[in-house]
Parts: sequence; C-alpha cells; structure tokens
Amino acid sequence: MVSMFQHYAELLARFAEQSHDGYAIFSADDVLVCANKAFLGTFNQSAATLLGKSFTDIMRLAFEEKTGPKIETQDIEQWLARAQQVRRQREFRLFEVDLIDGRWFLFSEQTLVSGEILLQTKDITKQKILEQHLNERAQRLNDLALTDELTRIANRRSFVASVQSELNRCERLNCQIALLLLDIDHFKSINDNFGHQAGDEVLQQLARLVSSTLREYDIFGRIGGEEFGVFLAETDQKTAMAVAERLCQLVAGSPFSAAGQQLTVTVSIGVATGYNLSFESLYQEADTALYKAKHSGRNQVAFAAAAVLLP
Ligand SMILES: Nc1nc2c(ncn2[C@@H]2O[C@H](COP(=O)(O)OP(=O)(O)OP(=O)(O)O)[C@@H](O)[C@H]2O)c(=O)[nH]1
Repeated sequence: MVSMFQHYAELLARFAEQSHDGYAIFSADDVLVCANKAFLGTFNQSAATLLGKSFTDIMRLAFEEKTGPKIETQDIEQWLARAQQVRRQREFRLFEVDLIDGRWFLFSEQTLVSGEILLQTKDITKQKILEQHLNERAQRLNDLALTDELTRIANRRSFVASVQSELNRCERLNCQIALLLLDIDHFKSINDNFGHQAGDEVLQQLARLVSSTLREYDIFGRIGGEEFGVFLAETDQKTAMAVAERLCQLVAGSPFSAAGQQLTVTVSIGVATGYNLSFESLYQEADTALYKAKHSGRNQVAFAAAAVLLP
C-alpha cells in the first residue's frame, strides 16, 4: 500500500515537472524550496539560481536583472514591503502578472496554516491578447456610436448626454448655463450649386473651425444636418453672447473651400441662457432665438429672452 502511494506521489511529481503550468513551494520562512521548469521559466532563471533564495531576494533579482515579472516601481524595497503585506493574508489568492517579455500569467497562491505557500502559474498570454483586441474593438464601437461620422465631433446622442450631465452638475452648483445653436445659412444652395460632396466638406471645415476656438470643457456637437450645438457651463448671458458673436464673425471671415472653389459661409446663432433648465427647454429657447436670427437676415446672433425655470 505504502509503495503504491509512493508510486503515485512520484508520478504526481513527474507530471508537475513536465507540466506547462508552473509549480513552486515557498517554505514558512519564505524560501523557494522547490519549483518546476515552467515556474523557473517565468523568471527566466535556472533552478541553481533561484532555489534556496527568499521571495524578496528573487524579486530583487528580477527587478535588478529586468527579467521575469514586470516590477514597475522606483523603490523596490517599498514595493517588496507592500507585497509582503498581502502575502499569507489569505488562504487563497488569484492574481495576474505580466512579464517583461510580454507574456501574461495567472498566479494562484495557496497558503497553509503552517505558512508554506504553493504557487501555481498558468500562461494566459493568448487570452490577454484576445481581451485587449476585444477592449479595443469595444472602444472603437463606442467611439463610433458617439461620434458623428462626417465631422468627427460628438453626434446628437453624445452631445445631449454630455449636456445632460453638465446640467445636473450646474444645477447642484446653481450656476448659469448657455446653449448656442449654430445653423449654416442657405446651406441648401451650397449643395445645389456645388454638389452634396462640397456641402459635406463645408460641414467638416465648420466643425474643425469651431472646435479649434472653443475651450476644452465646452461641449460641441452636430445636432443634425447643418445644425450644431455649443454648450457653455458656468456662463452668463453677456459671455454667451460674446462667444456667439465671436463665432459668427469667425465663420464669416474664414475662407471655406469646397469642390476646388473658395466659398463664403455664414451662420446664424440662437443663444439661450438660464439656471436649472432641462435640456428640452434650453433647446427650445435657443431654437426660438435661432429662428429670430434667421428671420432678421441671417449671419447674426439672437438671444432668447425668457429662460424657463424648472419648478
Ligand atoms: N451635404 C450635406 N447636406 C446636408 C447634410 N445634412 C443636411 N443637409 C442639407 O442641408 C440642407 C438644409 O436646408 P434648409 O433646411 O432649407 O436650410 P438652409 O438652406 O441652410 O436655409 P436656412 O437655414 O434657412 O438659412 C438640405 O438641403 C439638406 O439636404 C449633410 O450631411 N451633408
């Protein structure tokens, strides 16, 4: 019976030695007492170098020789002190480790009551690469869902979402807000005279021009067709009007080129300001003002007088 158990124990040891997963045991006083080939491979070191060394010495060596686990720190002693704080604190721990050579490993750490640790490592590089691709793809899809394809600025959905969140913040701070609605004048005639492609180029140039003049925290988006929105947080009527005037003059004074021709483009801008407004009422106010600007001759700014206060 004893010899049969001994046989299986030896078999287990042989499997462990040949396994692609790494196995290692640290003694209660944290010395590496045994490790298979795969484990030594994660450190890129030989058994002669690592066996008999303490955990801290092994990690110091990895840090100094820049081999094995990536240790991102300026101060290895501080890093080791932090690592020691989590070691042996739980009976079982699972954590991911990335190596300097680009591979990733899943480490499982099993601690006995008597203090010995069994470490098992599994190569998860393929899964991590797949995960990275999926994350990048999700990010790209997210960007696509939030970005207007033609102008590369925020689309209506993302513009409204960003404005909503700013409206909530401004409501908490009780600060004034402003919305500017910009609409290209006689845009239909640009399309009719120079073609739809030229119209697209004008939309792209306008988006670039406006983006380049706004502050980093202003919210700019294409609401639809030839209509754009600019949301300014913590902005009073006087400032909002000044920004709108500046934009109106900037557009009228900037050369646009489409279909190989130089064009003059103008915009009409409706401005609404107020406190504690919903997006819908703010938009309605700005739209009324925009209508006023259009009907007063275009290439100008108009203000919506009454700002509606929410109950
Ligand atoms: N090229 C291009 N044209 C677009 C796009 N979206 C909307 N349009 C065109 O924009 C034009 C808007 O025309 P209108 O609403 O009559 O407005 P307008 O000609 O600018 O006149 P006013 O706004 O009154 O000054 C329509 O001809 C739409 O087809 C787009 O993405 N690309």
